[in-house]
Amino acid sequence: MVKTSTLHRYALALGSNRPLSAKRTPRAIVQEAAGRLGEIGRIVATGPILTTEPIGPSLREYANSALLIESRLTPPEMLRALKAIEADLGRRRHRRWGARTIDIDIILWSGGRWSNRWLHIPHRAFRTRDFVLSPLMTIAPRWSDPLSVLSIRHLHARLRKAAPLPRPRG
Ligand SMILES: Nc1ncnc2c1ncn2[C@@H]1O[C@H](COP(=O)(O)OP(=O)(O)OP(=O)(O)O)[C@@H](O)[C@H]1O
Ligand SMILES: Nc1nc2c(c(=O)[nH]1)N=C(CO)CN2
Repeated sequence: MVKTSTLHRYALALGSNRPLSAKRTPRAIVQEAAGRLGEIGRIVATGPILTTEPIGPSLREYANSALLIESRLTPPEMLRALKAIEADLGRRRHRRWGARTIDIDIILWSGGRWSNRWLHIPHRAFRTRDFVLSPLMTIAPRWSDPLSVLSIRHLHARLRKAAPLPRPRG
């Protein structure tokens, strides 16, 4: 059981590659999403918004960022709140990994692990995603992944070593 009264800390990853209008670019949408997240908790740190090459079938560049948030929401409550923000910002269900208005994932949680049918913390794929590790690296380099027991700094360096990637642009 996770008590609702507990103050939780989450590392969240944000990504967008579908503009909503000329003004609401992926970068602006990531900023908008961060503003909305400020309504469900206290933003403790905000990573840079980086322009990244798409991984997967989409051809459009992404704006990616990460932030740390403190909130009394439990992990399932947080997931629900994130889905509501995604829906508000116009995310529609498209094909998997297709262009998306906004995707907000829970990467790490101060409570360590969480696993059920709908939610896995740590996020199952984050260790191999430079677009998650790069912005997270600037705000939480020492946060340790409870499964591999490696820090974000270590995971980031390991990934860069294994597969030198085009560096995300700030
Ligand atoms: N840590 C997590 N953060 C967010 N969603 C998660 C997490 N673990 C499991 N999920 C589940 O994954 C489902 C699909 O999420 P989403 O549509 O963002 O996937 P995707 O972006 O296509 O792929 P990926 O999760 O690999 O980024 C969500 O509805 C949610 O139930
Ligand atoms: N660069 C980049 N590529 C992606 C991203 C993303 O956020 N950034 N998200 C995906 C599905 O979640 C698939 N591919």
